[in-house]
Amino acid sequence: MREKVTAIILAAGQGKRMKSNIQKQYISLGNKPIIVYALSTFSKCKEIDEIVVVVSPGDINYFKKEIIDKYNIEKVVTIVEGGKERYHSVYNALKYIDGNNNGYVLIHDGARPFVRKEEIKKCITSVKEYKACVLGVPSKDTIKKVEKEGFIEGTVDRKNLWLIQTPQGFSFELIKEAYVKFFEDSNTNITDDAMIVENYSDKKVKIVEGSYNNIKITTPEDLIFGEAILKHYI
Ligand SMILES: Nc1ccn([C@@H]2O[C@H](COP(=O)(O)OP(=O)(O)OP(=O)(O)O)[C@@H](O)[C@H]2O)c(=O)n1
Ligand SMILES: C[C@](O)(CO)[C@H](O)COP(=O)(O)O
Repeated sequence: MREKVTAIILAAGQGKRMKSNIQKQYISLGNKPIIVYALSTFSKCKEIDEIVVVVSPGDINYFKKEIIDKYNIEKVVTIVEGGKERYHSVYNALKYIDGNNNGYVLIHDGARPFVRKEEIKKCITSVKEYKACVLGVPSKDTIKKVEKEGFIEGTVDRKNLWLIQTPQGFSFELIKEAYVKFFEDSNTNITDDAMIVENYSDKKVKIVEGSYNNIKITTPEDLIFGEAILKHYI
């Protein structure tokens, strides 16, 4: 029997950088709320067995009616409430999955609507081999380290720099144990799940090359980039 693959789709952020009066995951892109794109792609991917969605406290009923039912999203086994930071939201989903999964989890930002089935499948193949992987793309820009005073301290070698995206895939046991250790520590300088595995386990995280279209909708201009990606690629 093949091991279960659970997708965790995160939709509990406040979207402060978007400066919108509605949470960015509910803003319309094309003719659908942003969150619907990733949910549909994961639910139509036959290698994904189940989906756990994380939403803001108080939003569960709204999400069920206005997103899951309205857009006929399949495979969602539960909707859990998120926490203050992204890592709290992920942990709440992992606690739900606990005891119910000895397979793999793919953690994905609901704010990344353009992930494709091929990328999800590449992550699944990689996580089965390496136990931990992230989607990413090589940096196309030169990246410099800047001092507090606004002067350049140095240039980082671009050959080794990748821009990290989601999904990020892990064996369930590995990510759960790393998250438990992380929460026993007082470190809060964490911006993705791979960092938790890097810092709280011995496992190396494998990079899976993705697409430059898999952007995170973060600031208002990303809505314009998103419309262009929809028009030309989707
Ligand atoms: N407490 C949080 C914070 C983020 N997220 C989710 O994690 C992803 C990360 O994207 P990000 O751009 O950081 O989202 P926000 O936290 O909403 O944005 P901001 O930092 O601008 O407030 C998003 O899908 C967001 O909904 C979450 O589920 N729970
Ligand atoms: C997980 C992530 O999308 C990888 O690029 C990113 O780190 C999320 O970061 P944010 O600080 O929550 O925007």
